Amino acid sequence: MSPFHSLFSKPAAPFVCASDLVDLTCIDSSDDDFGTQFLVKKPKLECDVDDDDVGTTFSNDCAVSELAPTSAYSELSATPNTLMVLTEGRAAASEIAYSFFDLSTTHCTLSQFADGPSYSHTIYAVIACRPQIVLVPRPMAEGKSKAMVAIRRYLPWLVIASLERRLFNDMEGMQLLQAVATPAQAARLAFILECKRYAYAAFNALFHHLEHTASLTFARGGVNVSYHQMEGTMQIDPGAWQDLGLDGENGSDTSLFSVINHTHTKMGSRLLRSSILQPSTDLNTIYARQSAVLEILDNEETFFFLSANLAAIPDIDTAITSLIRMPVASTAKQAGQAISNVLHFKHILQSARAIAAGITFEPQSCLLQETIGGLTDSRTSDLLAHIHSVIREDLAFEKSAQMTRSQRCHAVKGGVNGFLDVSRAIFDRVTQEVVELIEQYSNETQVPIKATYKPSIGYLMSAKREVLGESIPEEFVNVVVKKAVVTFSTIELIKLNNRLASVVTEINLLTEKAIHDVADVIRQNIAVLYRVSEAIALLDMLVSFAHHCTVSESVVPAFSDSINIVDGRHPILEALGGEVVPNSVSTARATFTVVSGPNMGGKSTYLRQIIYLVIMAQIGCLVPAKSATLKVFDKLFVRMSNGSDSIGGSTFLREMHGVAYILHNYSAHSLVMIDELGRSTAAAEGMAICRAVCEELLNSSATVFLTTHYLGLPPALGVHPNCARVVLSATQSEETVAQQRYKAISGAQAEPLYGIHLAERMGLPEDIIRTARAVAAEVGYTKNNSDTKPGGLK
Ligand SMILES: Nc1ncnc2c1ncn2[C@@H]1O[C@H](COP(=O)(O)OP(=O)(O)OP(=O)(O)O)[C@@H](O)[C@H]1O
Repeated sequence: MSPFHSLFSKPAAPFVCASDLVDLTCIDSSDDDFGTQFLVKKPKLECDVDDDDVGTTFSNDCAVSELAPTSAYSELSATPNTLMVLTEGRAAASEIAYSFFDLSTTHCTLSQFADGPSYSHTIYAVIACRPQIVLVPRPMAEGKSKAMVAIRRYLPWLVIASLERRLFNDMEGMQLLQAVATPAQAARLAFILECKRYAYAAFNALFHHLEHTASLTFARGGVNVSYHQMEGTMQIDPGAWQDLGLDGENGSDTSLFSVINHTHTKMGSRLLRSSILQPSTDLNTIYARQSAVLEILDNEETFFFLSANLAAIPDIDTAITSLIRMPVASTAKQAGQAISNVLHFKHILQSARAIAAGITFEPQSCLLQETIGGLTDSRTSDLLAHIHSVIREDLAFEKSAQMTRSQRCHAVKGGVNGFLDVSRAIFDRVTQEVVELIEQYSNETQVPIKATYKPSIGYLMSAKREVLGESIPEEFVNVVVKKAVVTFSTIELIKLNNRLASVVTEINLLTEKAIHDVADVIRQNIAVLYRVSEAIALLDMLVSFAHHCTVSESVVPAFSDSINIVDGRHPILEALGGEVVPNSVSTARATFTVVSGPNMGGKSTYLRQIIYLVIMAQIGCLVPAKSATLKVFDKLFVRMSNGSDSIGGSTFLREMHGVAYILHNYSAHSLVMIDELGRSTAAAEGMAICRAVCEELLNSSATVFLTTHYLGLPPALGVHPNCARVVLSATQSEETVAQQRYKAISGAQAEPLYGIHLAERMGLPEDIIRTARAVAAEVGYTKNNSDTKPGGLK
């Protein structure tokens, strides 16, 4: 669990000053680890802004302040080591800008956009980034900013702190960005951000905070900065994130991400996850990915080569982070890390070129051509040649601590530094003495003794307990018995370890001096490494899409202005094994579909299947169906009846909150999925609200699917020419329930009462079932007439 979990589980996070709240410092977690973490202190509560105060900016003051602590959306876990600076424009139009920074990958994203009165873009941006903490200008935090009210209302668990207004300086931000971004990015961003002064202001505040408050320093010209175009991606509403569990953030193996994730690298998996959370709305991007996947599938040899070899590529982004945040080496540990960085990049560049060489066909797809271009960029070979001018070419990549130490010691070619050569000879001799000493103990005790290595101690000896017996020789010290193995040392061995430690310190410092220039050249060419990283990420994701077609029969989706899926299959049910009943979907004649059917009939599954196929299609993946035509949606809204219940508050309030969010934000190009609306209040009221919401949505061009148990609702809505009806399992009789389940039938159908039948099968006592049937008959429900009751209620 994240050490900061407690901060995020607070029901409503207070506003606090960033300087009070955070010491964003870095702790190197281990010698060879690139991991760093933001240290976050517990917020001080004295800077709290009064909740009521915030609530009063809404016209329906009372309702809002009551609702504020119980949002419609429960807490989403934050991405570790991330920070977002958010600001808003002062003009009448709500202009929002943010700057988001991920310390693990040193990737900074900027965006600026105009938002509507409900601030859906802003909420979506915060949710998509899931920052550990959000920093805003103090007046925004303390005043009556409508954006803040919306954020606190929908995301009450978010940790928000304030920064001095003066830090949000766009001119300084512009200069800073030109200095810290890679030169190519700086040039591109100067063009994109020409009129986006708030994005510059957010960037300035972010970097000022990182470098001055958190005392992090970044190599100039080395930070990966990109601009996020809000318009290019589908907005997935907060309800969908939690109800669908799209990205498997809790390691769930029933998320869309885990089912279609066949990536081999960290970069590929990150790209896939972010693609699922932000599917593209750009048809060119989607088509480009589709043709690249098809080409990979057509070239089996390359497909198998890539599947087998991509895994060898380490996490390039964290390696870059370590390099550009590398302090001037002053300690042996830092010097050791610096050597490892250079060795890492040698390995990365070599592997990237090997991957490109393994693509044996001439790709027609522009995306594949670009990807290969990224891997074979002539600057990668120049960089490699530079590294090999100092580092031994034959050095392979090692992972074990012992081998890493030895590799660092032998990294630099002989003859580069005389002192280094002497120290290395000492290192080899003392290591040989360790081997001989352990052999000697083995001979003396007549027990097979093995050498083990621990980075913090050095060499130790170990033997099987049963072979060593109870009488451990007196000269063995630091004896530890763990299950069947005994580990120990001797004074002689400890002395050798000490000698090794001091000679390694010397070697690391000398080696670091020898490779210092090489590290500088790598840093100056960091843009090449970003390009390699992006190319590997994309290639890995495309190979993963191709892989998915080999485990699930899929088709290339086409796009038009309506959905037409023939025999689509639910990808997660399919991955779980067992039989999946394929179902077709069409919105060609009506954009509003009301889905009904018995309990356990497969209604929610039908909705989920559509959502998953839409997302898969918009990320460029093939979809599990016989044929599929989809529409590009700009927003996805989901309210599932079995969604997350982890937040407090009334079920009805949450439901209404979620539906209000949809009604305020949907557009003609949105996909709206609502499962059993109105279920959590009195039937008459629930039905009335549900129908009113449907009438509103029916008058729009949004694509809507709504499931319901209100038997009178489908016929009532059916009078609209824009409304289609689908019934799950409608044609089956009670006796054939098992055989015909889950089949979606289009058109008006009589719906027998399976609820009572199902209750009977679940073991409710006979007399209860008898009474239930009698009550149903009394209120007018019989097996075959339920459709005839307008409104479905007495
Ligand atoms: N197309 C399908 N193929 C195979 N199994 C399915 C299919 N649809 C549904 N199921 C199975 O039936 C179960 C119940 O489906 P689902 O929850 O979608 O029913 P429902 O109609 O929404 O039920 P309720 O109205 O009681 O909420 C699912 O968990 C799944 O295991």
